[in-house]
Amino acid sequence: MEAAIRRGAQVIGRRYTTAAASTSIGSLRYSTVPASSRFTIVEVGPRDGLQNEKTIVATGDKVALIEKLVGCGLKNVEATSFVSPKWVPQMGDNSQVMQQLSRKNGVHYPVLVPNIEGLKNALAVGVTDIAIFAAASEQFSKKNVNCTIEESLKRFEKVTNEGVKLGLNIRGYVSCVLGCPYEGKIPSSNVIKVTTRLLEMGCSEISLGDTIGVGTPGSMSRLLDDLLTTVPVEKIAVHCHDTYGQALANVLAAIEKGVRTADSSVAGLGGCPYARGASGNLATEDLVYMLNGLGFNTGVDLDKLLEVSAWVSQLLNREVGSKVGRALLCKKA
Ligand SMILES: CC(C)(COP(=O)([O-])OP(=O)([O-])OC[C@H]1O[C@@H](n2cnc3c(N)ncnc32)[C@H](O)[C@@H]1OP(=O)([O-])[O-])[C@@H](O)C(=O)NCCC(=O)NCCSC(=O)C[C@@](C)(O)CC(=O)[O-]
Repeated sequence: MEAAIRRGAQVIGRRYTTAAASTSIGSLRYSTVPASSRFTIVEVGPRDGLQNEKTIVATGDKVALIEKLVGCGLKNVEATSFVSPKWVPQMGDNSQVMQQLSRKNGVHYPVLVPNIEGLKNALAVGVTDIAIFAAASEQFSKKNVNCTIEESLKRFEKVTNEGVKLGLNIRGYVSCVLGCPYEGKIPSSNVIKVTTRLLEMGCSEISLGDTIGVGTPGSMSRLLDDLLTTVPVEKIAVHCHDTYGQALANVLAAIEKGVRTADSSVAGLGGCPYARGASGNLATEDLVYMLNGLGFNTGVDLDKLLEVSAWVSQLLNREVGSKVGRALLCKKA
């Protein structure tokens, strides 16, 4: 069955990359997802979603958001980041968030860690899951972590050396995989190089960030075609921002290549403060709705998620950012 899905995916892959080859795709790819197929969602709302908010959100509200998301069945909720509070003031209460959180067994609460200082602070409050974040673009790396890609990798290596010794779960991000706000197009060779280095350091998974949402199913497919020649698909997740309305389509393109993990943010919150023009992430509600329709098992209760989406949107005094949220909440009202 999986082989059949992969064959179907290859057809789709060709179709996106060379429009002329758009022969019949048939119903293979959507109707053959086995009922029990797991799909992992990494909810990044409490970190990526909030880091860009200008007004500081109360620690208690951040904790409530994380706990509500876990209450929806999400098993991976990125909780905060242990970056410099001078760079991202919104994450300045990282230790308090982790201390106040009632952590549940079986749930992962990864946090971003940029350096050894961040790791020490995270370990002091019992963090067991960390994420390091490199980039495929030199300019973005300098803006985001104040050093070149190579320097950042050396810095991250110190973190992973410790992390591996301590048995932490370590995730890696690669930003700007489909385009950079400062450099434009990014060659897939850059992505492959950084991804490979992060895996060699001990990351269990690499999340490919379309940081400014410029990718399309075409560019996502081409990147994955290149990357998956050397990297096992099980190691890859996608993190798509929805700036150009392509995020859901890009995740679907990744699914067709065999990817089974995607990041998303409740209510479509998000954006990187050091990526000019970056707007919200793919909304978790939109992702869950699509995955349900494809027959994947996410373990997420969409009704509960809609309540959380409405709650956090009201808290931040903004409209629900997901299409599904707006449609279903409107229907309920
Ligand atoms: C990497 C640094 C720290 C370098 O920043 P720097 O200024 O070069 O660091 P430094 O080592 O020179 O330290 C300067 C000061 O910061 C302190 N400091 C240093 N490190 C820490 C720490 N960990 N925690 C707390 N404090 C810290 C350090 O102690 C010192 O304090 P001072 O002596 O001046 O009082 C900085 O650039 C930084 O924090 N960058 C993070 C930026 C960020 O969070 N960006 C958003 C996350 S990435 C993202 O959103 C993309 C992603 C992941 O979602 C995927 C995608 O969409 O593509």
